[in-house]
Parts: sequence; structure tokens; C-alpha cells
Amino acid sequence: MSSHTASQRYLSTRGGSYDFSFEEVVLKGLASDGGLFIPEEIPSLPSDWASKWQHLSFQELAYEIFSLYISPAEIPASDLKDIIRRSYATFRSDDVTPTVTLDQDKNIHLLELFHGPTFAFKDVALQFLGNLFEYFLVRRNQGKAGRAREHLTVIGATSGDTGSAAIYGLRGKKDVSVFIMHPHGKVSAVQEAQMTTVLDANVHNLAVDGTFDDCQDFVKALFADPEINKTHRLAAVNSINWARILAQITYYFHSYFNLIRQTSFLPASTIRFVVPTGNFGDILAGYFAKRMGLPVEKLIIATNENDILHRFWQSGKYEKHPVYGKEAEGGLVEDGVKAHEGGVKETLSPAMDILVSSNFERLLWYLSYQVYSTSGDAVSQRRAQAGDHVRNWLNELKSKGGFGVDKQILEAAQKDFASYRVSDDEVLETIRSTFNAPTSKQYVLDPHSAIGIHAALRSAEVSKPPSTHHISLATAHPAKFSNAVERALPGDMGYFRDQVLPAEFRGLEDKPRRVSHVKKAEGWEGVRKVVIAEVELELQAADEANE
Ligand SMILES: Cc1ncc(COP(=O)(O)O)c(C=O)c1O
Ligand SMILES: N[C@@H](CCOP(=O)(O)O)C(=O)O
Repeated sequence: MSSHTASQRYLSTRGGSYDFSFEEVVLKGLASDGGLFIPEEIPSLPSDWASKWQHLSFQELAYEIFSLYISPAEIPASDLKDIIRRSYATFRSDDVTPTVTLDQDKNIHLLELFHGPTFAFKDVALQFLGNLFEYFLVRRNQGKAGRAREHLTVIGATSGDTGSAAIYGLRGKKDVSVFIMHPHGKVSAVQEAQMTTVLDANVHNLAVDGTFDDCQDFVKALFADPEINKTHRLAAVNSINWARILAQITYYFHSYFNLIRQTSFLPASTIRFVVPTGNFGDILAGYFAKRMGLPVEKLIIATNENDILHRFWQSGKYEKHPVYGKEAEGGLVEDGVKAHEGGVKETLSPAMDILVSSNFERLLWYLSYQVYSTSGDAVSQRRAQAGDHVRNWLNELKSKGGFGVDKQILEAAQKDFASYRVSDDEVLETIRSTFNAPTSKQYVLDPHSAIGIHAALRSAEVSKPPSTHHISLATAHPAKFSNAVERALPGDMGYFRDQVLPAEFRGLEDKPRRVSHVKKAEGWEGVRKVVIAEVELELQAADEANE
């Protein structure tokens, strides 16, 4: 236990109960039983939240929301406000995450989440997490020198956006080394350049032969490895880290209030958030907002052709078996289950080319708690039972490649969420039609945001009442994925270069880079070797600087 009074206790989705503070959960990332941390209680909103919060800035709203989860005994109010202020001072929009209306007749809006330093929604959480790590380390290292100082070894997996956002959130920070694994050759050219052109000594890029899921598995293997955990304090920047989810809750509230201020939306109207989904972290923050009391009718999961979540919402079966023609045929077969490489399809929305969505485990816990709880049982027993269910499902996923849930679990999931699967052709068509629509003023969508808009339009066709407002999350700037934009708008690339391409991206790809290559055969142990060696070099350099 830390010396700071815990805001609330955290549980592991796999049944463990931990007396950890917010600080410990943020620094640990993953529970030692392999589960993800979840807060014991989802706090309810204060009764006057709607009137009291409606005119708050993004930063003020973040403070109110975070304060429901973090007690001032853990982070004093003035310190939390300062962390929030510094985290969002790096954004190019004063509103941090503005909401714009794309189609007034159909009530389709876009929540623009790409105004941070790396032009992707990940900045909202990772600017905050970088400053949180720094805050905790400064506090822990007061009066300590040399090797007695606590050092964080941050390990992350990325399909392109988390990596650059984490690197920009942590570059140059004292007592932190950051190692980011990306699937070699499978991120966009701009994403790769964003990550590998950062040459700060504490930043390490690893290009791994394999898929994003392999990188994510390597992260989990390192967290479970007793050897590295004996000598290194590992920390997570992926959305397995609870602080990532917490930070993302703010923009659901902020957008709701923006909608009320900017449009004909009345608090009594119906609202749906549409979220392009891969690892299920972004939409899980929406689920927390809804459970806290934000009046959201449904959360819409929008997947690309890697549609494990969409298939689950249709069938109650969560299966990673490949269903994609040629790639599937080329896949490996283990116990009748085709392994990853064949299961992931490379699409025009590469950041969502994910087979297994890590945060889905958190939702499963809540569904299981809701459905299987017996009212007579003690709360601790009910929590443990939910953890047992999740552990069994996850074991089946590992051993058999999938699992199925009972009808009641599926129905509970369908109550809060609906899903759509969007193909590459539909992505291109949506970028094109949005650009050409008279109402949307040549708006250029990135392919991930186009997946959201396509799903929003389909949901709008069937929504009752027809006045339902859809807020679709624009998760990245189109310049990060110019390949898809170029295919959708071949005649308008001059416009794209002159009007859309940010100055920050011009010349980026020509800058010097640093990246190590991890070959397939080296596996996660190969990554461990690189991490241990490079952290030691950094620590030696710090020793020499202090002599
Ligand atoms: C641009 C973009 N859109 C959508 C997603 C999906 O978000 P999540 O993984 O939180 O579901 C990601 C990455 O995860 C992304 O980088
Ligand atoms: N799309 C992500 C994949 C990692 O997801 P995370 O939200 O769990 O960090 C990326 O761009 O890296």
C-alpha cells in the first residue's frame, strides 16, 4: 500500500482483489494474475451535474470527473489541476476536443479528437498519463540519488497511434525509459516516421516481425515474466492501463455539453456515440460515462473487417478464427485453430487491425457481475464469481481460440451497445461522399473516422426517434493515413496537400531515425534482452552525468 489514502480499491478482472491505490494501479498497469484493473465502484454523478458542469471548459470538466475517482489525499486538488492544465496546453484547439456538425438534417456530428501533438485521439490520455508518471516519480524520488531512484521501464504495443502518442508524452522525462513495439511494415508511413524520428535517449522503437496482436502478447509476456520484474519496474501505456480509460471519459461529457450549446439538441433528446473500435479502450470510456449517468441511449461499435467484436454482438461468440480468404489459408494451424498471422486482415484502417480487443475483458467483468450476481451473496463473493467467469472465458480464448457466452450476457451487452462492420470499399466511399456532400464543406475524414461515420449513417437510418443525434468519434487526422485519402480522392490531392496536410508532417519522413528490428524467431525474450541492455546503458549514462 502507498502511504497516500486510496480513493477506492481496485479489482482484477480475473478475480484478484488488490488493496492498491490509484497511484499503484497506474504504475503497475496489469494485475499480477494477468487481469486488468477496474475500480471497485463506478461513481455516480452529483445530482446537480447537468447544470453545474454545463459551462465548464474541457480542463475543468476533466478535473470534476477525475476527482470522482482520485481523492485529494492521493493527489491534492491543486496538483491534479496543474497536471490537467499542462496535459492539454499542448493541444492546438482551445476547446481541446471540439464537436462539429457534419450533417444537420441527419443530426450527425463529429467529435474531433485529433488536435493533440501526434494528431490522434491517444494524445488525450497519453499527455495526461505521461505527466502522471512524472508526478508520481518526482514524489517517490525526492531526496534519492543514483541507482536508488525509482526508474520506470514503460513497455507498449502499437498499431501506430499509441506508440507516437506515448513517445510524445514521455520523451525526455527523467527516470523513465520507453520501449514501443510496432508490427514491422504494418503501420502507415507517417506513423512510422512520427515514432522513429524521435531521437531522445529515453525513447526506443522496436519493429517486430508479426502483427499488432503479437506485440500486445509480448507486452503481456513481459509483465508476467518474473525475471525482468525482479530488476525493472515495468509500466504500461496501452489502454490496459486504467488511467488511459479514465482520461478518455472526459470527452464524452464535453461533447454532450457542446452539443447542447451548439445545436438544437435538447437534454431530453436521444444520443448515440459511435466509436471506431479496435482494442475497445475508447468505447469502454463511453461505457463508464454512461454507467456514471451520462444520458446515452447506445454506444455503437464500428469495426473494420477485423470484426471479432461485431461477430460477438451478433452471435455471443468471441472467436479469433480467421474468416478471410487468402490470408486465412496461409495461416498457421494449432489444435484446429488458425493462429494470428492468418487471422488479421490488413485494411485501410491499420490502427484497428487488431484480432483480440484487450479491454473487452473489462466489459465482460461488468456484464458477468450484472447477470450472474445472486442478491443473497456478499458483494466480495459476487465480485470473485464475476472474476471466475472472466478467467474461464479468457482461458478458453487462449486454449481454443474462442468462447461463447450465455444468452443473458449477450442481451445485457446488446442493451448498451450495437455494432456495425465496415469494409474498405465502404471506407473509401464514405471519405468520398463526405468530402463531396454540400453540407460537410469538403471535410476530409481519415479512414478510421470514416468507419464511424459510415456506421453512424446506418444507425441513423434505423434510429427511433429519427431525431436521435449521433456523435461519431474522429480518432485521427487524415494526414496520418494519406494512402486511403489518396485512393478515395485522387483528383483532390492538391487540395489535400495545400489545405489539409499539417506543417508538422512536411519533411517528417526525411528526418534521421532510430529503430531496432526484432526478428520473429527472437520472440518476446528477444525484446526482453533489448530492454534490459538499453535500460542499463541509459542508467550508466545517468551515473556518468552525476559523477
Ligand atoms: C485512429 C484510431 N482509431 C481507432 C482506434 C481504436 O481505438 P480502441 O483501440 O480504443 O478501440 C485506434 C487504436 O486503437 C486508432 O489509432
Ligand atoms: N490502435 C492502437 C492499438 C493499441 O491500443 P491501445 O489503445 O490499447 O493502446 C494503436 O494505434 O497503437
